[in-house]
Amino acid sequence: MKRGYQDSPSSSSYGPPHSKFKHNPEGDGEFLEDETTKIFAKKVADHYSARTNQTLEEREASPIIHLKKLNNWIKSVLIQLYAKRGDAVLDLACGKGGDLIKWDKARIGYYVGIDIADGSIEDCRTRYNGDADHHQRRKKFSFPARLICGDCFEVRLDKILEDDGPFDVCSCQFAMHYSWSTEARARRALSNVSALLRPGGIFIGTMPDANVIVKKLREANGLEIGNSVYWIRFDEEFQNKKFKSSSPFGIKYKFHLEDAVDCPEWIVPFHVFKALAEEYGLELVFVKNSHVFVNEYMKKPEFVELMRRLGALGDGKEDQSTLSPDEWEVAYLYLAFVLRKDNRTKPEQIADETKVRCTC
Ligand SMILES: C[S@@+](CC[C@H](N)C(=O)[O-])C[C@H]1O[C@@H](n2cnc3c(N)ncnc32)[C@H](O)[C@@H]1O
Repeated sequence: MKRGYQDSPSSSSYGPPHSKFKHNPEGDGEFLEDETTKIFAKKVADHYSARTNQTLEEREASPIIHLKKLNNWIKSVLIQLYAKRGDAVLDLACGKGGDLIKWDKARIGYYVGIDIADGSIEDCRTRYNGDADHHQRRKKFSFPARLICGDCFEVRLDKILEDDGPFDVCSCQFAMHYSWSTEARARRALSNVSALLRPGGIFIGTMPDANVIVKKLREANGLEIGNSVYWIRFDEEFQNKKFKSSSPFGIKYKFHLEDAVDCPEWIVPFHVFKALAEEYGLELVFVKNSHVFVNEYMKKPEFVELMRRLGALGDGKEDQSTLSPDEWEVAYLYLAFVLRKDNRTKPEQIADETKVRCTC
C-alpha cells in the first residue's frame, strides 16, 4: 500500500467518465456501455459539476437548509459509529468533499475520494487544501488524501486503487442509486466495494428508499409526487405503477430537489440491493429509513448533542428554527444502510465475474 503523506491531495482521472467499453458475450472481459446509459451518466455528472460552491450566507438561506443539516447529522452518526482512528476510507461519489471534516473528526488515516463530476472534485481539492472559505480558514486535515475524477460504477476500481487498498471503510452517500441504471453498473458498484474492502470492512451509505417512493407514487393521481421543495416524475412507461420483479434495474425517474438536485435517478429495490450485495460477500448489518434512523439515534445523548451543534432542529435555545414539514417529508424518501464484507470472499473471486477494461 503506497500512502505517502501529501500536502495537496494527489489527483487523477481515469479518462472521460463515459469512456467506451465493449461488451463481448464470449466473455473476454470487455463490456459495452449502452449509449443511453452513458448519456444519463453524463447528465448526472454535468448537473453536479455545474453546481457552484455556496457562500455561508447563501447556504443558510437555502429553503432546505435544515434538511441539509439533518443529512449531515445522519452521515456524521454513521461515520462516528463505524470509522476508527487510522482507518483507510474510500468515499465513492464524494462530491465536493462535504464529509471531509467528519472523517477528520474520526481521525482516519487515509482518504480516497472519487466522483464523476470534475467540478466537484475541484471543489473537494480546494476544500482539502483549506482554500474554500477565506473567512474560516481551518487547520489542515490530518490525513493524506487522493482525489480522483471518474465513474465509480463503470470501471474496476481495484486496478486503479491497487496501491491504496484495502480499505477499512467504504462510504457512498446519497449516490448509490446512480449505479442502478443497469444491472452491469449495479454489479460493478458492489464488486468495486467488495474488492476494495478488507475482510470485515464496513460499507456505509444513504440512498432513496424505493418503498417510500413507490408507495407515494401509487397513492398519487398521476405519475408525479412532491411538495414545495421536491418533485419526482416517472415516465409514461410506468403508468400502471407496477414494477416487474424480473427487471429491477433501469427504473428511472426525474428528481428535483430545491437548491440541490435536478437529474435522472433510479429506483433501488432494497431486497435486490441486499441480495446482490450478498453475491459480492457484503452482508447487511442494518437498513433504516431516515425517520427511523433519526428517532433511534436521537435516543443517544452524544448524537443529540451533535444534532444541537449542527442545528437541524434548532440549537435548543434561542434558535427555534427546525425542519419544515416538507423537508421532513423529503427526509422520509431516504434510507441509511450498513453492510459488512465477509471474511470468506476473496476479491479476485468476485472482481473477475464481469470483467471490464479501462480505456484510459
Ligand atoms: C447528492 S451528491 C452526494 C455527494 C456526497 N456523497 C455527499 O454526501 O455530500 C451525489 C454525487 O454522486 C456523484 N455521482 C453520480 N454518479 C456517479 C458515478 N457514476 N461515479 C461517481 N460519482 C457519481 C455526483 O457527481 C455527486 O457528487
